[in-house]
Amino acid sequence: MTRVTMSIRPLPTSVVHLLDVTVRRGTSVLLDRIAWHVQTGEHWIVLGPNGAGKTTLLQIASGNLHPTSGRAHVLGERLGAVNLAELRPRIGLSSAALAGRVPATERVADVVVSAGYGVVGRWREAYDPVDLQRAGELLDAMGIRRLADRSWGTLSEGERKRALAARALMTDPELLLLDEPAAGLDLGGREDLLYRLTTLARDPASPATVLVTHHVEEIPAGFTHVLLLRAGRVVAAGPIGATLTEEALSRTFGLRLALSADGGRYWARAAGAPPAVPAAGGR
Ligand SMILES: Nc1ncnc2c1ncn2[C@@H]1O[C@H](COP(=O)(O)OP(=O)(O)OP(=O)(O)O)[C@@H](O)[C@H]1O
Repeated sequence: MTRVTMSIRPLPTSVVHLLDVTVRRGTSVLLDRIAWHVQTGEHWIVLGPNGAGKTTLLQIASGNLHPTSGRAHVLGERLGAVNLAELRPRIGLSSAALAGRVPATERVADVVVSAGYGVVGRWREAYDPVDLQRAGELLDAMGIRRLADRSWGTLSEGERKRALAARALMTDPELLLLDEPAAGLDLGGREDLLYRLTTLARDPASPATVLVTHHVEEIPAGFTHVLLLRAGRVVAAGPIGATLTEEALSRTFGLRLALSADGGRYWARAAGAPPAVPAAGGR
């Protein structure tokens, strides 16, 4: 008898490929049978309310977390069967957790350049000139070259976000992961960052990107796909124009929402009275 087996080898264009991925902690199910495929050239938004599982999903995509069950391939390598030290330089990551690990006294240029050596915090007395030049160019691309010699502790929230985005690009990654890059920015800072991310997304040489956010207003124009997540489950996933609908967004956030779109940017507001908020101290 001939046995037909399905190949599990991902395509060469496959960047993140999750099959039936579940993450459990005790009795909690953080991610529930997720199927997701990110390919070269795609720029994804992961959107959902607080506690939906967005950061957990990004941790899987960065190789920092293994699924409890299911299969996860990142950059063609199966998590659990690959040396993470080899995988990590191929992935650029910007997150609040990383920001919290940077010493306050660290020079901004060193925050960026040290990504090339896979460390946070000064590691070498002197970095290679070619690496320092690249760090300077990336700070320039993020509009903060003038801050290269400042210490991390003196930067504003918005300046830190831009420095971390520059750091994430330092290794010329094949996969760029941005966890809430615009959180905490003022309107000008947000718009400036989104403009730079749009410029990046429109560059044909840019890496496949996954950007996590709670707000449709923080979706940069030029992003191609969206995954909507609620309570650890995928509500909808696919090309952004067809997938990010009022109906899907309302299901994701659990309230009736009106959605507007213009030139690749989005705005949302409650369509009618939002659900009643329990009084403080009430049950
Ligand atoms: N070790 C754990 N044990 C139990 N529950 C956990 C554990 N870690 C995370 N969770 C829960 O898993 C859920 C998903 O967390 P996650 O941080 O991935 O959500 P998120 O969508 O990124 O949320 P936010 O938008 O608030 O940052 C949350 O309800 C969280 O409380």
